[in-house]
Amino acid sequence: MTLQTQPGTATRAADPDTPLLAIEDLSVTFRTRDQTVYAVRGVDLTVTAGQTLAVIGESGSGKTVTSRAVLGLLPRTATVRGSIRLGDRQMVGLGEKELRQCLGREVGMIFQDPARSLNPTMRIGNQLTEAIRVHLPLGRRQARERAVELLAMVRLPAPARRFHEYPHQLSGGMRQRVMIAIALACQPRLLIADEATTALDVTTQAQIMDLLLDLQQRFDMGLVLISHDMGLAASYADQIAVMYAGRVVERAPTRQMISHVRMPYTRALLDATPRLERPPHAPLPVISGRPPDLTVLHDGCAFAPRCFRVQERCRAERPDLDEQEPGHEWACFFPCEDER
Ligand SMILES: Nc1ncnc2c1ncn2[C@@H]1O[C@H](COP(=O)(O)OP(=O)(O)OP(=O)(O)O)[C@@H](O)[C@H]1O
Repeated sequence: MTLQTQPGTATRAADPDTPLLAIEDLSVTFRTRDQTVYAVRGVDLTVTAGQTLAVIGESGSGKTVTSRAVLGLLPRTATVRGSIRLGDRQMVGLGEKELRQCLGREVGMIFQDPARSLNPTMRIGNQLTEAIRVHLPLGRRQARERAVELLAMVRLPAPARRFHEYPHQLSGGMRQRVMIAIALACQPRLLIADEATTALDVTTQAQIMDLLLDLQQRFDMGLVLISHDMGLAASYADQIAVMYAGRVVERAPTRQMISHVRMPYTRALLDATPRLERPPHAPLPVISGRPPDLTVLHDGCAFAPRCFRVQERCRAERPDLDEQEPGHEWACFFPCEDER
């Protein structure tokens, strides 16, 4: 099915040379009563039309804070510095009204837990119709027709009947399809999926990922996959950015990253990725050592206390993220060798 460009969406600039998302030197700190949390530090990320960028890292590495900064969804305790350009628009410092206009229209987002994002007391069709009417000048009937089209587009079985159902009547995978329909209601050029398939079983996860990639290609969207799962990134992303302690520590096109991992942290993440041949109940390897304390600014590399290649220099000096091979950036003084 082809969805026609809706009224109000046709005038958006689609200059192929302008990245859909350009984050430059982004820093986010949270001030709590007695301490400061340095959650994101000096992050640069770019996403172009049709590209899938995976942002990977352990819990607490700053992935979600980065994506929420893009959407202006951080709490008041956050201080955001740097630049976030969504197309031509600077998002840092945008007022609430302008932000609301952007969300959904320029950028859509789906989260891990669709049950919490959907209103349990409202039929899914009505939730979708409302999302459409916030941004598009459509009458109720037209919006309802478009809602059914969208439900069909995300391959929800029997969309006209499901339109009248409540979230609890749908499976987890179906609810995530509804969230994708809501996120895409106004055809945003960028979609951010934050652990969107983590709560789903493996088969449903693959179906939802296939759907996302199919929609991305059809609408030439930029897609940001936020995940702790290297396997997912390796299967679906064009480019991978690995975050640790609030910074990007390695970035490369997917194939290059997987075949020539340089950053020991990325190596450890890859080694901790479940493999198909692993017996079903075998314990997963975990990265040894404690995650970093984000309330302290260290001189050296934040991964040094857990790193299997650490040397004295790593504790004294922080390596910058530099392009050290064509297209491949890493922040490490003693990177992994190919033959490891
Ligand atoms: N409102 C807040 N106040 C204080 N600290 C916060 C707040 N929100 C996030 N943080 C901290 O910022 C850091 C980065 O969190 P973030 O949620 O971005 O990590 P993540 O990589 O997305 O992890 P996860 O996969 O668990 O979501 C964490 O140490 C977190 O505790």
